[in-house]
Amino acid sequence: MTRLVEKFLRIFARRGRSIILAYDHGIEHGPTDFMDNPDAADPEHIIKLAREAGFDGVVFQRGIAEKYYDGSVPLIVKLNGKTNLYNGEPISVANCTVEEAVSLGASAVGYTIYPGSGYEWRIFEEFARIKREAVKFDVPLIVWSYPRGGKVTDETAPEIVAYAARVALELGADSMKIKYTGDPKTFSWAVRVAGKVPVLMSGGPKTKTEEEFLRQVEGVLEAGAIGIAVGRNVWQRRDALKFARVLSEMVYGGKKVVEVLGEAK
Ligand SMILES: O=P(O)(O)OC[C@H]1O[C@](O)(COP(=O)(O)O)[C@@H](O)[C@@H]1O
Repeated sequence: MTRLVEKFLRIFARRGRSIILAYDHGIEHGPTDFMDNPDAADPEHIIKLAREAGFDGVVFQRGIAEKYYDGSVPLIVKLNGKTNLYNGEPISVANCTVEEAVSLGASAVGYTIYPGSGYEWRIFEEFARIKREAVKFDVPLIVWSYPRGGKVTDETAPEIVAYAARVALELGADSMKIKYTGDPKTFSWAVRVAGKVPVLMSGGPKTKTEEEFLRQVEGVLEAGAIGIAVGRNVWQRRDALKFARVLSEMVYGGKKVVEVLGEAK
């Protein structure tokens, strides 16, 4: 049954590709993530950015959603989150139910799993409960699949990213977000083992140059990903809207890096 995959695609990939603006960093990394571009500390700035860039959605924690969400861009409520002040084997427990997310206006929900963590058993148990709730409320469930802890030494190693993709498929993701392996060939294996579940690349820390990130995006699209779920590489840039529009040209318009960079000059 791929009904919820199709629902995800209808809402978050209506042009056949997807750009989702991730903004759950306040809990995951803390306000230091906003210091390169302090405007990014304001959720209203983020919604305006996503709307004006024509992106497919935004990712908010429940508190941001309930205080700021205005319905102008499709919403994904991230159901769990942890801080980086936490020491120990990774675990990120839910702070919001699917029902509450729907009441906040969510068209999909997100949940991070850390395959490999010493708490993997607890994470997978909670995930299963959320999966059942998502099916009951007919809400697509997007899995942030980030192997971490335990035996994981390199989160972007091709075999780890492919494992992340396969775990998301087998646990019941309707879409997934995984880290980039660094090249289209190895990333295409992760896309292949993801099967029927659409793959989004997780943006990662802001790259030194815009071109570096654009080449990553070009690579994941070549590898068969449906798009990107990106935060820092957009809203940490001073000219965030200009860069967001370049990203849209590539992801929705099918342009290559050499074309969009040539036009930007
Ligand atoms: O746990 P990590 O690797 O720090 O990444 C967590 C962050 O990365 C994301 O998955 C993607 O955001 P970025 O594009 O900024 O990397 C966010 O949703 C999340 O806050």
